Amino acid sequence: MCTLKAIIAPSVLASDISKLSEETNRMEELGAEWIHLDVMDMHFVPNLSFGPPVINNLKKYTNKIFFDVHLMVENPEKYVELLKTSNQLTFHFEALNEDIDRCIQLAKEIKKNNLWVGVSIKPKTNIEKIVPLLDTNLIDTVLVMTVEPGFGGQSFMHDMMPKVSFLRTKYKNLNIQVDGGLNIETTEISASHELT
Ligand SMILES: O=C(CO)[C@H](O)[C@H](O)COP(=O)(O)O
Repeated sequence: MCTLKAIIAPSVLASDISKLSEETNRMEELGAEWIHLDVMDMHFVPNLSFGPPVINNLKKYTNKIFFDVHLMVENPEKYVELLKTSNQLTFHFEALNEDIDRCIQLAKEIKKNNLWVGVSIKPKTNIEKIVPLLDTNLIDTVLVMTVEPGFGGQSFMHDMMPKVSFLRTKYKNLNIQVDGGLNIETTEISASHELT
């Protein structure tokens, strides 16, 4: 049986980005334990958000909220040194050309900095491809994208749920995260697949 607890990580992209520290504190006061920070570089995804200077500054104005950084970037290796103030760094399997050895190297580098390691997969990527990486026990979280990464406001892809069930069946203690198109209904659907 899975003993992990459910966590909601509000996305900074959904906030008034001109008031980042107030918005983050507001989420914390409302009970959020994690905040999700989407770094986009206009290369891995066709959109640009914010990067290490903004995240590192924001960290100074928050108390204990967990900084869950989702790197939607090419060459995520370049960001580890720059984002040591965060708590979890999630890189995209596809950004490393699906190269397991490169993923292992990066995961070790992130761990060396005492951060949690996340790996994310895009909707079209077969979940079984990351099994050799998960079997190393270096990964704390798998982020299953339930929209094409890059933009908010897209519809939740229900056909990603078998990936969640696959992961939970095989890895009882893995954190499984979903991102994109989440609302009360789709959050419940996602959670129910985590329980299978
Ligand atoms: O990673 C993401 C998109 O690439 C985001 O987290 C996305 O912004 C989620 O937004 P929404 O809840 O509107 O789908």
